[in-house]
Amino acid sequence: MTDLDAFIKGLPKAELHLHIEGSLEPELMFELARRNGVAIPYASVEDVRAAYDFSNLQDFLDIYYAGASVLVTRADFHDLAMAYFRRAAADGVVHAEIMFDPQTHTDRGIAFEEVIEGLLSAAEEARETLGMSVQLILSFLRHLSEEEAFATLAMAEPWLDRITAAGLDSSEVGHPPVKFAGVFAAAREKGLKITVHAGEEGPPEYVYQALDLLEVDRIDHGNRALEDAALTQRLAEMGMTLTVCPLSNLKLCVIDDIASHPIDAMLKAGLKATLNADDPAYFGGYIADNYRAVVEGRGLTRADLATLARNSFTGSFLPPDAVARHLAAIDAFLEENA
Ligand code: HPA
Ligand SMILES: [Zn+2]
Repeated sequence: MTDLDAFIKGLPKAELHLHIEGSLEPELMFELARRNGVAIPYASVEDVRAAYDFSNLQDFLDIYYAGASVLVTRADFHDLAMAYFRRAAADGVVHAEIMFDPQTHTDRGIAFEEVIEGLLSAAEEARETLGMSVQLILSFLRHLSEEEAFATLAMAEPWLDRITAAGLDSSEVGHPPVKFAGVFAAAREKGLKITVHAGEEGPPEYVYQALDLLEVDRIDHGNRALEDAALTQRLAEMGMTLTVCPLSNLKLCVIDDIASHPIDAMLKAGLKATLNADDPAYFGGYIADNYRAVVEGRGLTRADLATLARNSFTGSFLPPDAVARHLAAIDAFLEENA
């Protein structure tokens, strides 16, 4: 392990943008397909990996939803999440706010209870065995209707005390935040935080809608806000956290190469950027790989990485005392590794 890897893995951090279904590694996909007798269109792990060649978000989503078909029982969701928690802990993640897409499963006849109880039991095991705090973000699929999002929110009712936030993901272009203004108002009424994908492929207007119509607590991705100077300044001044995913942006061709990622421009503009893996099994890297990519690709310094790690806690949905504890742990780590 290089000095840089040791620094990155030792630096305490939170992961705020991670689709738990996007952490389904091909090996586990095969094991669950066998366990559940689900046919998948791949002959080997190598075939699966060879299929992970995307030129845009939709290419990825088509394969991502097919991959999720092997997830059937609460034990499957537990095993999926625990595999991610162990992998994240090895990258220095001490707090994870994970997104899950209930409709991907309920629309296949899997009960909402199977999904949520599997994730909750894994969160408990991560707390006990890894010392990791976990929060859940229930994401609505934006290529479906607001009415279907309301139905999903209703299914979640018995577990809302154990769900921290509502999110919005899937195909962005053509499905602007305004389409879901009603269900996010209802989610906020129920005490949920709000964080939505905006400005990944969608225009700056989608980021404005997320701010003004959904009154978000966080923006997922947010890259295209940089096309609008006034919006960039507004986001910086309000301290809005952006959950940026460099390797996702590269793999989905949001950028041509990591050397052109705007992460340093974001920091220079005063934006509260964080680094995240998004869908690590599909995008070829977990959170530490994203930290390393911005050092190698954009020349970010260890001080920059510390800023990104601090942002991951101040932009998290943790209570202030927990945030303070994690910031102090970063300071102690930097002291020891000065
Ligand atoms: N963007 C939109 N929807 C998604 C993503 C993403 O990166 N990952 C899983 N669903
Ligand atoms: Zn995402």
